[in-house]
Amino acid sequence: MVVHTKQVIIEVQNLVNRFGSHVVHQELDLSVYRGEILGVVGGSGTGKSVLLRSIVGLRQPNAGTVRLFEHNMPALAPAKRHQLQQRIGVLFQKGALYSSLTIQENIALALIEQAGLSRQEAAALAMVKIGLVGLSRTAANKYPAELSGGMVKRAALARSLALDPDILFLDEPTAGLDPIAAAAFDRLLLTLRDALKLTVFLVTHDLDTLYACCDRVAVLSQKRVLVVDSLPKVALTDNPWIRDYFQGPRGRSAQQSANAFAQE
Ligand SMILES: Nc1ncnc2c1ncn2[C@@H]1O[C@H](COP(=O)(O)OP(=O)(O)OP(=O)(O)O)[C@@H](O)[C@H]1O
Repeated sequence: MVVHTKQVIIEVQNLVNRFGSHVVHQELDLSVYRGEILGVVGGSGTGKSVLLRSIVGLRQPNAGTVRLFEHNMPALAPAKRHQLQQRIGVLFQKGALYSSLTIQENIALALIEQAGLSRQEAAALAMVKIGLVGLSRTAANKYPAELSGGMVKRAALARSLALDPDILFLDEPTAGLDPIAAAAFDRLLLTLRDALKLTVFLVTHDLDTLYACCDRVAVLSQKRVLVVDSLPKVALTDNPWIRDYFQGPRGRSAQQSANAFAQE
């Protein structure tokens, strides 16, 4: 996708996160542009999830600014912060749907709790969201345990889209999916981004997803964003982790699949 105007929608500056003496982020900077899919990668424990949690307001950073829609979130009064948080959707690694509710009820609950809709309105709108992510009416009436992993991810995605967010945060959305379901999820993400004009902050280890979906990729290393650029440029960065990640066997195979996909 061509990003015509580079309007910054998320701006992280001088971010510091630590747990006791363990420093996770040290003066980390990152800008995300409206309309892009930004992939966030890095070795295990480099702080990708902590960064996501700091941006969405689930963690108060030790220092630094996190500007969302041009507002410094940590400094806002709770009511205003809550209002802006309504404009973001988050899909966590574990999906976190209520097991005792059907898919439709799960999504309707989000609409009742967060948007104050009546049960009837919420149920109807939930069906719209369920259709948006490609799930059937039959799936809507099932419980999470009755669905495949890929369908559960779609249901969780529908819930994160319940309030029509401007920005979608995804933490490892294709983890645990078989390659076919993962590729279908990638295609759905691209379709939704274009249809709903979403900005997507995507934490992933999945190289196929990076090649299929991301406009830019940010690599976390050494407590900061080491590089953020288009994937071909990032892959050429002279850094041992980046070299091993992108030019190792899995990286090469993902690149070949992406090339084949592009030629279809
Ligand atoms: N609540 C917490 N208390 C203490 N340490 C934490 C806490 N949350 C995260 N950490 C530590 O912060 C570091 C970064 O964690 P984070 O989950 O962000 O890593 P990650 O890059 O997402 O890793 P992975 O790819 O394995 O999911 C880790 O060393 C983790 O142990």
